[in-house]
Amino acid sequence: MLQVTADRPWPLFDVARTREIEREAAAALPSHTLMQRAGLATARLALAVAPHANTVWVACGPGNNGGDGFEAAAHLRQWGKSVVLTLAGDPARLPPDAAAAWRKCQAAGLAASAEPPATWDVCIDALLGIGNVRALQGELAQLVQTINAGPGTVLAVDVPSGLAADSGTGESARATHTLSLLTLKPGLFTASGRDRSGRVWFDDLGVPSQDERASAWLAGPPPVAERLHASHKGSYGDVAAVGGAAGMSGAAVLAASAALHAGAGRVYLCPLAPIGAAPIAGLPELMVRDVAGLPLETLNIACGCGGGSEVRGVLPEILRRAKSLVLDADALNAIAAEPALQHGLRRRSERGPPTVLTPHPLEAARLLGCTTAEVQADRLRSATSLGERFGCVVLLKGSGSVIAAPGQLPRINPTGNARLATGGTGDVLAGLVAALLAAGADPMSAAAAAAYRHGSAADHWPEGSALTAGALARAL
Ligand SMILES: NC(=O)C1=CN([C@@H]2O[C@H](COP(=O)(O)OP(=O)(O)OC[C@H]3O[C@@H](n4cnc5c(N)ncnc54)[C@H](OP(=O)(O)O)[C@@H]3O)[C@@H](O)[C@H]2O)[C@@H](O)CC1
Ligand SMILES: Nc1ncnc2c1ncn2[C@@H]1O[C@H](COP(=O)(O)OP(=O)(O)O)[C@@H](O)[C@H]1O
Ligand SMILES: [K+]
Repeated sequence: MLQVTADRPWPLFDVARTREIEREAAAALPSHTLMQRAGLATARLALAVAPHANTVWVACGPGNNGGDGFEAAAHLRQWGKSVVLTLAGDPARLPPDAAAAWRKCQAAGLAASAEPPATWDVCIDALLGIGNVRALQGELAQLVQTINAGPGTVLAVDVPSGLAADSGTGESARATHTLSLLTLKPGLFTASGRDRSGRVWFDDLGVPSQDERASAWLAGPPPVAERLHASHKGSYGDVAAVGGAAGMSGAAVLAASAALHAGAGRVYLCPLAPIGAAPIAGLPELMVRDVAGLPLETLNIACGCGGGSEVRGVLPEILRRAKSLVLDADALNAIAAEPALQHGLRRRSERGPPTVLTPHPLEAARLLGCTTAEVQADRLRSATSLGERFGCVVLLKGSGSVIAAPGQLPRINPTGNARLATGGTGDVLAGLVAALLAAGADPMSAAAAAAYRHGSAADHWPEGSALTAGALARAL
């Protein structure tokens, strides 16, 4: 069993792939073996995360997730814990593996209690796993509420009950720990998944991982970019931050500052309205230029940060000529609103120069012509669709940012936290992606590395010190 940490990449498997792997593994093993291993792993983890627990409530559901709970309950009881087991469902209708585990509990003298205990030290949430197919209702919904209102540690078996394993959506149990079995599920790491899963653990149940069948990846740290001793500023490329319409100059300055601090060779700031000295005080390295006069073919451009409606005017040339391009905020809104710009973006993608879109969910919804809720209902699918629609890399921001591109498996970024939910951090991300493109990274790697570094800076932010976008840019 391993704790899932951000220091390496992890393959993720959606429900369809997990079911295939489960079927194949079960066929090659004696009956009930996988569930026995799942129950033992669950009981061991319960003991490890709450060694002094006395009362353990094992809340079992009507399917095989409940079966894992029965197996775990039998072990914990044998190890001297006071176990209260509840079953939401009809014992006569349990699937075969769970029915076998149920009989084992009964043989050990462990009967189902009609009610949860009055109080408990640990709850093992074995109500629903990957078989969760609809919104929780009735008894299961009530039990999830009881779990969430209760004290102490909650260990979710496979996924927090109610959470959709593929998308991380749905009202669900709120676990302090989740033990993902056989495969790691993408929904644990995006949308509501991070909040609902707590610390995530993985047990392969003795079935070797089949990385080539992954449906997505949880990204690991980017390789450390080595700077050759005999390099010069031209080796790290030129970035231009284009944006900053009247009243929004700060956004473009943040992108430029991020590019500068991330190591770009030279950084131009191209405001779309006159800019005073104040916004760039403390950044003497920046060169302030009108975008119209710059050799766009040599520039890695972060475009749109605070661009207002003015950005529309410069976009056609930028789409046509920029060496590499990050499209953010108002550039994305302009493209969403104007078919000619959409055509320009597709034409650019067909020609092949690197392009990365960095929408937050509302911007993604505008580009896809749907609602934010629809984007969030399946973030992996939404990012992939957007990448396919425009033929480029998409970094869909938010908890568990998703990086997708046509023909590639999507990646979920494991770093970052809600301290990033403050104005301007998206502009910093756009500038960082542009700096990595300028240094020569391919667009998928640049987007994934930028999301990782941006989130990691927030994860290592000193307690008690304010995380502002300006400070984040300087910390890159
Ligand atoms: N078999 C094996 O080898 C292994 C299996 N493993 C374990 O099995 C788990 C998958 O088991 P599973 O397929 O039985 O699905 P599970 O999550 O228990 O739910 C199905 C039941 O819930 C019901 N139901 C669904 N949604 C509902 C809702 N919203 N509200 C109410 N009811 C709802 C659904 O009812 P139905 O839709 O059929 O009416 C059905 O009765 C997996 O996550 C892992 O923990 C591991 O041990 C590895 C080895
Ligand atoms: N809860 C969170 N967990 C991880 N990252 C987050 C969270 N909230 C916000 N972020 C990150 O902060 C940044 C916010 O970007 P954006 O929404 O464009 O804001 P702005 O336009 O103010 O710059 C994105 O990189 C997003 O992924
Ligand atoms: K569960």
